[in-house]
Amino acid sequence: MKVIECTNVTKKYGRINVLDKMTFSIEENKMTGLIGRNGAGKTTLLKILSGFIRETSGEVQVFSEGPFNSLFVSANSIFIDDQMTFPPALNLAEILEEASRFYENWDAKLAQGMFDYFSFNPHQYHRNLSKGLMSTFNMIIGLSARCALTIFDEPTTGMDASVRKDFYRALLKDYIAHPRSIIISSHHLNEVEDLLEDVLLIKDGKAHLHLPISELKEWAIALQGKKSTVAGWTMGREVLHEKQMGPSSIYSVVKNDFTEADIQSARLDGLEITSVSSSDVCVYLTSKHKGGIDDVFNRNESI
Ligand SMILES: Nc1ncnc2c1ncn2[C@@H]1O[C@H](COP(=O)(O)OP(=O)(O)OP(=O)(O)O)[C@@H](O)[C@H]1O
Repeated sequence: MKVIECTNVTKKYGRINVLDKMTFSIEENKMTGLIGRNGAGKTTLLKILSGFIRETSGEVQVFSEGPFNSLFVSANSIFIDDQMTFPPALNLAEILEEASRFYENWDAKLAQGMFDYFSFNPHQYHRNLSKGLMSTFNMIIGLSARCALTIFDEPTTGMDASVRKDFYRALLKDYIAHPRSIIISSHHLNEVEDLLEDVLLIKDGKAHLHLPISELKEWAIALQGKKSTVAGWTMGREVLHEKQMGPSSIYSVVKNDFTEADIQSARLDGLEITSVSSSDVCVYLTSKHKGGIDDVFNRNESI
């Protein structure tokens, strides 16, 4: 069953189409990573799916309903980001108490266990928490609510490395024990890729790629060696990324449509063939410059 179906969804701010006829769907009980450059429209999309803002045009269905103003969607989904606010009069313990009343599947034991593990003071106020502790507390709410659709928008903002690791582990353990539809937007694909089943990559307001993480890991291939030899192999293929590796050597990344025989033959031509990490594939696919930041320096040097 599909939990989310978006058809030609457009969101305009002024004259800018942040989302531009975006079409994709998400099956129930999947963990999907939402990836895109800064400003690509990830938060905008997640807020539309959560019913916080309305699409300009197109059709959005969450649990087969338009999410905007839908009581069913708001009762069965949770949106966690670093802008979450709670009633200012409530301390942390009281927020957990209130949340347990609101969310039908709330797991009070899990919430208390994590609250104690991270040494929160029950009398502390949410607005006074540090950035990392605020994200940690919000994560406790997001996991314990056990909503059928759980959305984390950049959930690890401010968390230190060890808390991030704890968060990913808690997320995975809880997801395995209680499968549900989870979307997690992150700039750190390398950190979350082991959790994910699918990746949805936004580019130019569209769903540029939507595929299993296992396929993304094989999506591109890198060829390194003599410029002319590499050029022979990349001819007719779109080069996603290119880097000079000394005076006569080059590193080029292309889509992996190579057969085993091609790879053997390229190796016999003296090329080094390596895989490309899924996070690098996403960076290259969404970059406007084939050489990355090096292009800026190369341009300046050639003036
Ligand atoms: N309320 C708004 N009014 C006008 N423009 C907006 C508004 N909200 C977002 N935008 C613009 O929409 C674009 C997408 O923003 P959004 O926050 O969805 O991107 P994002 O992919 O989540 O970015 P980041 O990774 O930096 O958090 C940006 O150019 C942003 O400036």
